[in-house]
Amino acid sequence: MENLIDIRGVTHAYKTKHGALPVLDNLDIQVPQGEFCAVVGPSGCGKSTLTRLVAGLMKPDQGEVWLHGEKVTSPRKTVGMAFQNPVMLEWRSIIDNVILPLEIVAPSMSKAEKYARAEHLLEMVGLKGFSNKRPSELSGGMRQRASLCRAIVHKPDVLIMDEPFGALDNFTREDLWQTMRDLRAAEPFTAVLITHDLRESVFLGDQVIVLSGRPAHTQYVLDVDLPADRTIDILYEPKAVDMLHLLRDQIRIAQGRDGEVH
Ligand SMILES: Nc1ncnc2c1ncn2[C@@H]1O[C@H](COP(=O)(O)OP(=O)(O)OP(=O)(O)O)[C@@H](O)[C@H]1O
Repeated sequence: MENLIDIRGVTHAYKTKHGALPVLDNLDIQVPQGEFCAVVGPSGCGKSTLTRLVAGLMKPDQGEVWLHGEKVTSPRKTVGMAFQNPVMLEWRSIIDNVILPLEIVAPSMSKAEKYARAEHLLEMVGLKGFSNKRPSELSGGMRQRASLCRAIVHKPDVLIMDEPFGALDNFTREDLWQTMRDLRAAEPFTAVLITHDLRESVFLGDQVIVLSGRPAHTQYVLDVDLPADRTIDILYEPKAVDMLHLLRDQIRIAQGRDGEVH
């Protein structure tokens, strides 16, 4: 299978007033077309920096980022992004927020077509009937659902998510995981998900990449060999529990606390 995302030997340091801060060190990540890649790692190891590089918002000091066989050298329109705190324009209705990427990527598409596409997605994520509400009229979970619709409305090559469910309570978060699973089945996309939640990484990922402490390299790659139509219950089954233990151990190593008693 073609690697839709190919990160080769990426090394990057931020220039700060105290000197260079090395953040990524010879990082390699490959994500085949249609796969969901979850990235976990210690706090501050460089996960968000990685998303900026994939989206073309920054250039690495060394190494290359390739998307769909093209070297990323500038911001890409064919990337969808979702963050922990979705930025929604309060003066626009939910549906007008969702169609924003289409206004940029598909200016010739008729308004009726844009609305039809957005309505379809909003219905899929359980927001039928909320299209004309303002963002502040929705709960945090509902706004995040709308933000996921906005991130994929233009059928991006790759969906990049940085802790999108991080601010939600546990039950809402699990609901959103299932929504994400269903969206993916209906609208296949390639995804990179940054998360601090190991259960989330196993539930959603085809592979989980554990980054080392800063400067980050790929420390471990877990192949999540579970069925695509997994339910939350699977997280309590021995195979998934073993994966969670293994990831926990890897995070401990990444934090430099191998062998410590907790
Ligand atoms: N624009 C910047 N200029 C200077 N330093 C930066 C910049 N952006 C991030 N950093 C620093 O680089 C390091 C990595 O940041 P990054 O946000 O990529 O890590 P992260 O793994 O996403 O963190 P967290 O897990 O806490 O969300 C941090 O020490 C951060 O303070």
